[in-house]
Amino acid sequence: MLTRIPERYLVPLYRVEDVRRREQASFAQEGESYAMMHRAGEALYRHILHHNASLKHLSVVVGGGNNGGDGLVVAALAAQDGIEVTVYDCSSKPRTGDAEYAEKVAFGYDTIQITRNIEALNQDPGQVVVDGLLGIGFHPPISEDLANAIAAINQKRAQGAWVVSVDCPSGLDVETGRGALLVEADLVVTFIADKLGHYLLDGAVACHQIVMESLQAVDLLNRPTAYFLTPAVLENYPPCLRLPNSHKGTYGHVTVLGGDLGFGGAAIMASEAAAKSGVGTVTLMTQSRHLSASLMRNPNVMCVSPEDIGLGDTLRSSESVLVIGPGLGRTEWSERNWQAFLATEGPAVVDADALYWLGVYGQPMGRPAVLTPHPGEAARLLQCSTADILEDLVGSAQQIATRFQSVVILKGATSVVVNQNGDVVILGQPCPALAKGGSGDVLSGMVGACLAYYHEPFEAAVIAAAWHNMAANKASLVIGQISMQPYQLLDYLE
Ligand SMILES: NC(=O)C1=CN([C@@H]2O[C@H](COP(=O)(O)OP(=O)(O)OC[C@H]3O[C@@H](n4cnc5c(N)ncnc54)[C@H](OP(=O)(O)O)[C@@H]3O)[C@@H](O)[C@H]2O)[C@@H](O)CC1
Ligand SMILES: [K+]
Repeated sequence: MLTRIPERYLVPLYRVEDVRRREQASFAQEGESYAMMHRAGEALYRHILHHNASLKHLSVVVGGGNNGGDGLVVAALAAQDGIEVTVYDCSSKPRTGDAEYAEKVAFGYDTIQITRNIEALNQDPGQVVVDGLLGIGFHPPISEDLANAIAAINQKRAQGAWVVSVDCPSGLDVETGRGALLVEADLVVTFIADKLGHYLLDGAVACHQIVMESLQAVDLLNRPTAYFLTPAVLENYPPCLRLPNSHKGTYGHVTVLGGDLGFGGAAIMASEAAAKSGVGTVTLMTQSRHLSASLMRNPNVMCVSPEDIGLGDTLRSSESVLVIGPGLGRTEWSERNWQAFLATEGPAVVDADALYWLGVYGQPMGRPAVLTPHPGEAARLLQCSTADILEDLVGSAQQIATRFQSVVILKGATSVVVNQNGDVVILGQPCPALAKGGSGDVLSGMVGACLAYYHEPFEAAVIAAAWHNMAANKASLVIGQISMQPYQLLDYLE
């Protein structure tokens, strides 16, 4: 899938149906199901003790399903160790199956306090809360009672409590990553396999740390739906590796085409991003009135206007990368430049308004290419709503990749990178400092640089997007989430 990045840096992610199949296969093999719930509870309890060595009091909030069953196993294990336990029972009907058995065991301890009054969590002396309300059986929308319980857990956390979620933060749709109201978890102990939704949208924000316990489940060797890229891999894969005995030709060439009137900054930032990502030479092709600004800011970037020179003449070799789109606009000038782009060959990065023109013209890329839509641009390409895209980020990115025969970076709090072969990598840690104009322009220049250096579009897209995110997180720690400007992340690329 990725030729350079070792598999150990890729966390396999699965859909709920795969997890359910493994669960059922394990039950069949073991001839019973409670043993697995017990192992889930034991694993959770181990992690709780690991993070809270001097645990005296445990608050366990449970729903009526097996997620609550896991929570009740933890309650019993803690009671066995002499820890004071309060169970907040939020079930709406009698438990059945394994959860019923777990309830029987837990409620057999007369040292465990049981209440149905979730409001009392606020006054609970415990500073460790187990969130066992809802797991993979949750289907939105949430009921009012459980919404209140989630709000109570979050309020307790806001007052300093440490929250561990059983399998997933309650309220999270583990398929989509969405959660209108969900628990914010310091730790998520997830079972059998890592799930997609932990790494997307609201899920990526709510899960501060995730550990997976396989519970000895039968491995059906299903192909993972996606992989999450561990950022540590980037130590070995910078945007480009500087070699002692090298010259500018070693690091390739990027031409950025964009910057219609009023949008000069976008194209300038993209060209600056390519240059600061280590590419050998960079050309900026933009409206003539933006040329002096670029020369003042980045004298290392060659700059020309399309009125003075043909786009093809800016390319230095068949491996020169064209980044088209930042500030390209939707005017006659923009369309002329889009057409000039179509007349060229060679690797390309298609961003911003170039994605608009791609949608208008509608043909597959026909060249090695990376498209970098945000969900709104993705919706336009697929002629659907942004809400449809958010319902299935992975599937949407795959549809775009197939339709336009290219690699796609679907940008978001975490980004989804896919290729035409169905490979999917999710990457990044949410960085609100990036929610500003210019972030995408910087990314497109970085992808251009990585494509010039690494040549393979999927690999280049993954490395560039991951560095963009990691550098932004580093920069925002120093500069601040509010005032950090996207181009400032370029000073944190090594
Ligand atoms: N079996 C085992 O041994 C193992 C199981 N495991 C564990 O089981 C979990 C899956 O358990 P599950 O399938 O019982 O579903 P679960 O997540 O508890 O949710 C069902 C409950 O939620 C409720 N509910 C749903 N939607 C709702 C809504 N919108 N608003 C309000 N309520 C709603 C639903 O209520 P109902 O619809 O029935 O009224 C029901 O009470 C999994 O995540 C893992 O933790 C693992 O440890 C492996 C071993
Ligand atoms: K949960």
